[in-house]
Amino acid sequence: MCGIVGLHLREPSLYPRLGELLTGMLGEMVDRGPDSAGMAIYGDPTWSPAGHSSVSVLGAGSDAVFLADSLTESLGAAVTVLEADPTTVIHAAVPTDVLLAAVRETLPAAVIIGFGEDVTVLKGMGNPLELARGFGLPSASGWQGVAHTRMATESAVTAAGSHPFAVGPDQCLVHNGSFSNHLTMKRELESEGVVFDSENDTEVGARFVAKQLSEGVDLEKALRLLGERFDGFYTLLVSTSDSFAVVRDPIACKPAIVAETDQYVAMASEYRALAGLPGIDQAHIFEPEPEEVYVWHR
Ligand SMILES: NC(=O)CC[C@H](N)C(=O)O
Repeated sequence: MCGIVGLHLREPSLYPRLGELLTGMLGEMVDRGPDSAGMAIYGDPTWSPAGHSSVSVLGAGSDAVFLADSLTESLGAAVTVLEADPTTVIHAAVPTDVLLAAVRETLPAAVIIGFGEDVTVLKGMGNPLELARGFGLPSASGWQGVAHTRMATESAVTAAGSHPFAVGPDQCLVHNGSFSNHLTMKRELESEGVVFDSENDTEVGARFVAKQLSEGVDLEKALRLLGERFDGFYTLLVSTSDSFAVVRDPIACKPAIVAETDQYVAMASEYRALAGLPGIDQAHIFEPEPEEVYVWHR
């Protein structure tokens, strides 16, 4: 199991409803992964203020005011810290790599679960809908969002093991399935210098895609290369600062459904997560074909 939902909005008048719509979609997928969940929101003015970079961490382990003060001092720029237990979100008007380096130095034991200029990633344990409400997802706005409910197959049920795996700037990958050769792929990536945070198979896929993108490969090609190198089962939803992509393995036994209108592209593991979206009766609805890479751009 595992439940995936994602919403890529084309119509700006829907941006204020992103969180409300995504929460409704996520609520339908709770039974596919009731113990932990995560979400990524693109363009929310509180979570990702314009002109700021954002870094999300688990295990910050220090008081928000103290953390903001120490980071402000080490960066020489004002830092804001938002607590969304167990996730901590850190903002500053500096380039993302500068903020990331300062967070790594100040919080060496924390796990970085997302970073970028436009995305905020929130993960935790417990009932996905309660988590989403606790994070304030229903009132989030923005142009794109992804959420995932996890039924673990490859690593322990922990906040860090939940999806999304957001390991490149403004990137986010969620997965339903399991990669059967993930240890081989992990060893190969490690030999090329890639560093991992978890034992999770999905992280290996996310690190592979992030590496391709960092080397200038486009998202469609990166997902084709993933299909050539990774064995096992997968429906993947991958988002970036300007794209939203879906791909399934050659057997495509993990469910996926897409609804497309002039106003949005929505994807979910099952139709019931899409049924409450505005204009769904007029949407073009289809099941993604095996091995075909679908990419929509902003
Ligand atoms: N049930 C699933 O789809 C699990 C996804 C992934 N293999 C994980 O364990 O996180």
